[in-house]
Amino acid sequence: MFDDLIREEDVAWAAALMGLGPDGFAPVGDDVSRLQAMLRLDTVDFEACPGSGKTTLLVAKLAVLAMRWPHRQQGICVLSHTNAARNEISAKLSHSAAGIVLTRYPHFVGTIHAFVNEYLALPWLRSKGTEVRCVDTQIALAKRWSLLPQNRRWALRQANLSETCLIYENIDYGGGQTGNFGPHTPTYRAIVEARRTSSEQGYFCFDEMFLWANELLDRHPETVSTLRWRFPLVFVDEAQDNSEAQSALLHRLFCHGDAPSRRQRFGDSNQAIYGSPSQRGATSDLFPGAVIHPMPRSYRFGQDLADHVKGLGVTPQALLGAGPPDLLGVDPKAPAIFLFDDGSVQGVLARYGQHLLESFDAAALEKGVFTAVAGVHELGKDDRIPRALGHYAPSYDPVCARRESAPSSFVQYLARARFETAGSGNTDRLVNATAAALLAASELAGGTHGYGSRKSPHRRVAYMLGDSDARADYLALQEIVLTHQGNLSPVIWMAALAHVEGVVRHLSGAAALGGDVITFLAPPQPEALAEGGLANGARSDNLFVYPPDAPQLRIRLGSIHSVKGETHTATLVLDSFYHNHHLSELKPWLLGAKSGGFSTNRRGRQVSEGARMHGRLKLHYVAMTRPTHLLCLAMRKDAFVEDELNTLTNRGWTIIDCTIA
Ligand SMILES: Nc1ncnc2c1ncn2[C@@H]1O[C@H](COP(=O)(O)OP(=O)(O)OP(=O)(O)O)[C@@H](O)[C@H]1O
Repeated sequence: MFDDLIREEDVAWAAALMGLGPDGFAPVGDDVSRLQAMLRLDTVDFEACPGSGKTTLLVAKLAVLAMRWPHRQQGICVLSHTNAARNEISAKLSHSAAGIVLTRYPHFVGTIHAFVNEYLALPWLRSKGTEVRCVDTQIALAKRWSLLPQNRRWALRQANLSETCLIYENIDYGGGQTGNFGPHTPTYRAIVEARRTSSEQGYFCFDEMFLWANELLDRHPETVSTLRWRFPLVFVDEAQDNSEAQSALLHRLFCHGDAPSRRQRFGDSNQAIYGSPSQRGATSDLFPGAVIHPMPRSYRFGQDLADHVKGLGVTPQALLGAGPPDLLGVDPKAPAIFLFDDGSVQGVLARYGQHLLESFDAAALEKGVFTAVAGVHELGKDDRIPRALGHYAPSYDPVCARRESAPSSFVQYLARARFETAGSGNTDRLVNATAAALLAASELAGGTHGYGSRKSPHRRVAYMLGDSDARADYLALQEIVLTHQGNLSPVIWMAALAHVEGVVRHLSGAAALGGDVITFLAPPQPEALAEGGLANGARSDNLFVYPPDAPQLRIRLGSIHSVKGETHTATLVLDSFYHNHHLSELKPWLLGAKSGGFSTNRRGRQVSEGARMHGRLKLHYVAMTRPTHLLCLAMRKDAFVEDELNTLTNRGWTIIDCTIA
């Protein structure tokens, strides 16, 4: 059924569609790896270096397949790990008419979580009589915590257990991190009771949906063949990040036993980074598997940048720099290190802004993507400078940047939409953020909207309001949001609030709005013009504008996790602290004294740098391989002695000392 679905004559069309020109996938000399990667449709893993074009390849294949797909009830299943990756694929596909087809029935493009929910867990729970209201770990745990008797909460706090002890690992609500509270103890029984009650009320944590999906497969094994028939071709993006639960379930669904679906996975094991230090990768059906298709060239950056970063790959990769793309008409720049001390840490971003102004012309500054990222973006204690991004930009808001979890207030919904559109004037994000915030407020007020609808939040709200009076409130609210581009001052917010409350009362059916809703609808904080606020260019939407009085560029601030898979013009990687200062620990790699995640000891044996160092290497390998033109680092000046700075200069780094005004 796959013969002739991607033909040689389609390849030039797809390359042009991706903005690569007709030869984008043509052979390079005698290297035909790109062309073959486009044509093959067997089960294979594309494991390749940063910028090798894995996402581009996936989208190009999908565009051709969408055009030629002959089946009406069987579809292509495209799975990604994060919503950010799903959005990137959908946005790229939306450039072609054929691509839009793929985002509809019979195809599926979405996260693994969304797939498991839609096709397995939700229907199964519904068939058992449970209406799922909300799948969100944060919200489910808050519900469960509030269900615990006061004395049990106290006991858990005394035992240093947090709300996460309320996540279960078995369908009898057992398992999980309950510390010393064994099944015979009243506290354990209270934990299980809270888990059960909230689940029966329809509140679930993200990973619990895998348990219910597996229960469906245990009880109805025929589901597997039905889904394989429905999705004969499966693509998995960011495959290196799959957890064991995801990997095992996908293998069981599509690969194990007879008549498997065709599956192509895309990823880079050197870039496997997880949301939290406790998260681990897959232990079965490992990525990459036995059949790997090589793609040795990076089209993101040139050889000079490749040589500076390749040592950080835990498993050394051939990194051939075939970039950068010639979109900006400027040459790549020498990498730079910004040095600072306690007194100058808040001046680093401005110096970076200045360096960008000196390095790029006006057209490149206008078109380019400029970012500053840190491994740790949530400020804990205010010591060990630089602990996190907040030490460089005091008004940085980690919640705004965390794309995977729900914002905790109406104002944060708007701030995140502003951040994601980064001044592009994309009104669609703002409209949907407003609608999503209204739905969240209504949930808190006791409304039930069901879960899993594919409609956009705006369409859902518009449908639910119908011709009611609250519809006028909704339209007035959207007008206020759009007029102010989502940036509402406390005064404007007070004007908008009556409309918000009108809509929320209608959606939820609640006559009065309780404490949770009031907290969610808290007014925005006035922008501090004092030190650390607008005065130094950083704003609550995590954009650093420079120069602050007459902005010529916007620098997007975020965690390294939040920029995975992205391509930037320039990236500044800021040092941060987890057990130690990340970049300071990586100094031997920057100085060229070490390379890769393993070294050879005196007896000739391979010795691992250890799990923590591997995590650090992967995280910063992801960060340092984002830019096309300019890589910058920011580190404490006292991390170096004079000789080391000389070595860096000799290796091609420009040193910029922020301690000198
Ligand atoms: N065949 C190609 N020819 C020229 N440029 C390409 C090609 N494929 C991708 N590119 C360009 O290279 C850059 C990186 O592409 P892409 O994001 O698809 O790489 P990736 O392998 O998914 O990267 P990462 O692993 O870092 O997420 C983009 O700017 C893209 O336009």
